[in-house]
Amino acid sequence: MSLAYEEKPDFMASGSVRVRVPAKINLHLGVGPLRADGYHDLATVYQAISLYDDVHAHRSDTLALTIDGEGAGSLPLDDDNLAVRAVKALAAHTGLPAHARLHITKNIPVAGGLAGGSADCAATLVACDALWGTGLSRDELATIAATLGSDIPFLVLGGTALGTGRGEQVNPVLAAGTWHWVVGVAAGGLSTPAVYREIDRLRELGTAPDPAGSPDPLLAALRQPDPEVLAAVLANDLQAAAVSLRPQLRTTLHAGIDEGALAALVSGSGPTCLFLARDAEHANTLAASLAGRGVCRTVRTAHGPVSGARVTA
Ligand SMILES: C[C@](O)(CO)[C@H](O)COP(=O)(O)OP(=O)(O)OC[C@H]1O[C@@H](n2ccc(N)nc2=O)[C@H](O)[C@@H]1O
Ligand SMILES: Nc1ncnc2c1ncn2[C@@H]1O[C@H](COP(=O)(O)OP(=O)(O)OP(=O)(O)O)[C@@H](O)[C@H]1O
Repeated sequence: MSLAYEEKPDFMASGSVRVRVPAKINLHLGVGPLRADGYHDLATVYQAISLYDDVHAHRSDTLALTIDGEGAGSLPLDDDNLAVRAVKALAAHTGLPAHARLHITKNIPVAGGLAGGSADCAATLVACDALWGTGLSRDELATIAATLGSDIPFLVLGGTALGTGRGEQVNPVLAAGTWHWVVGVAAGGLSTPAVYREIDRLRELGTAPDPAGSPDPLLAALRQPDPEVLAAVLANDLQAAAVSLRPQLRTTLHAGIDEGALAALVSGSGPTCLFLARDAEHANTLAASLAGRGVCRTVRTAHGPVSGARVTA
């Protein structure tokens, strides 16, 4: 990934920084065999969509975290929280003390396959970089991000990008327009390692569908404006595993197609389901019909691509 260094204003004077960070979806998620290090090689196409968490970082002489919003009560506030790990990793990298008071407002569903924890981690790296005046480039932040989780470098970058390696090597790709999504959030989450274990198990049994293969057709579909063309090439190798662990997802996916979605697929490791709409108006009517079917805990609309973690104030 190569991005130009961005000049940042001096936030040390005001004493606080706000960062807005999007959720991610995978338009193509090709999963290779299990590697010796416990990860899988991926060929994935990420897109950042307009569901956001906000991280507000204040100067402090200790490290403290509070969270409100969707699913806040279920989240750890200690070193298990990826935002706390981000503060410590940036401090270790720069030699500065790991001091910040963080407040996260969650809007991205937890454990939904939308990378909400990764998003908060990316946002905290960007926020503390600005708050402490460390002035690291996006590339340097992405390198630290890769040590904390596979999806995190993409959330620093945003937009639409090809992810390789275990997903941590990201390169921007061209997307011709804006795509409109309906996001069907399920009750409860799915564990990402459990979903990867399940695809390995299904493959060993010989019952997994054919692998998604090359992302090239998807990359070509992104360079033209017709959503029907994109709909035909969306693919997720983890979908069979998520459906195997949560069979109700099959009903949710079928309900979306019945209601007129151009395509339906599981988001990342699930259980959130994504439905592609023709345009913003179609997304609103599709969301209303799906909500009426009662197959999701909540239904939201979103568009993509949008920027990665960005300072807003
Ligand atoms: C499902 C996706 O969201 C698709 O983008 C990601 O692959 C998951 O990325 P993530 O949540 O950042 O995952 P990490 O925190 O790096 O890894 C969590 C666990 O997921 C599994 N994992 C993750 C990434 C990968 N390429 N292969 C894996 O097998 C491993 O069991 C790993 O221990
Ligand atoms: N700031 C955070 N927000 C959400 N989850 C967090 C956070 N920090 C740590 N976690 C832990 O990470 C787990 C997965 O949460 P997350 O919302 O990132 O899942 P996900 O969307 O399925 O992720 P991915 O798509 O990257 O696999 C949660 O169960 C939670 O305990």
